[in-house]
Amino acid sequence: MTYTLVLLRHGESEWNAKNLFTGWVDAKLSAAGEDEARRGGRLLAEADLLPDVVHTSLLRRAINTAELALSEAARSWIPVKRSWRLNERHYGALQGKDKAQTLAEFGEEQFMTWRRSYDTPPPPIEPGSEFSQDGDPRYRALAPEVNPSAECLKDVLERMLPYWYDGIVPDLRAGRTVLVAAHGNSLRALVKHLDGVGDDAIVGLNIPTGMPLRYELDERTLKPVVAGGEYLDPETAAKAAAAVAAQGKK
Ligand SMILES: O=C(O)[C@@H](CO)OP(=O)(O)O
Repeated sequence: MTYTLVLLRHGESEWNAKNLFTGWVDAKLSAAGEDEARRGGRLLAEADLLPDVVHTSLLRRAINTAELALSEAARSWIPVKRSWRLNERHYGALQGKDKAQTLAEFGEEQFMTWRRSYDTPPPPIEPGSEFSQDGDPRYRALAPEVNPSAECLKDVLERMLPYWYDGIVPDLRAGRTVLVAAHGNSLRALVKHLDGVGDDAIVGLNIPTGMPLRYELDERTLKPVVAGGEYLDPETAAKAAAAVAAQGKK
């Protein structure tokens, strides 16, 4: 027997469209992103891959993607659980900055270190600055030592895993088909964990917006039966992942 897990990165956000570093900023879906979310839901319905429960971050691009996709698959009624632990990576002082300008200003090596290195975080965000989460009521309950000011992927993995073990795995163990609607980097962290991707190899892995990625997990080991999972629309997903990799370079 296997457990079924579906990962869905939110559709394109208004800040993705503007090529801005986003992180914990609560950018809305763009009109194209809403369409991507609906298309994701149609793919789920066509594959008869109907979630029994959905987990999202606290950011509206993931929340709204889940709502649009589930509505399209006639599953709006399923239980929903949310956690800050599924949030996008906190991009520190880069939040709100243009990716192309940042690349031009700091050069490719520094830019890629900040975007994709496993263990080097970007510079921390200034407390109380325009794009900081200070004062945001959704994070009021967080202890200061877990409320980030910048994160590398390693930090994301460490804060995401407790939710994987305590929030998501129990739903899988109960035999539920689980949808996780989250973000490029929080899902990269989860994929790294599931597939055992090495610290160097994860640099080259990009997750496209709005494309459902299905994993069947072995019931004993909770490891994927097919490494890397399976995109429901693999051709479009591969093109879209290449476009994410190239961001900033246009
Ligand atoms: O800006 C961000 O928060 C992320 C996801 O959109 O970007 P990147 O792919 O550059 O990590």
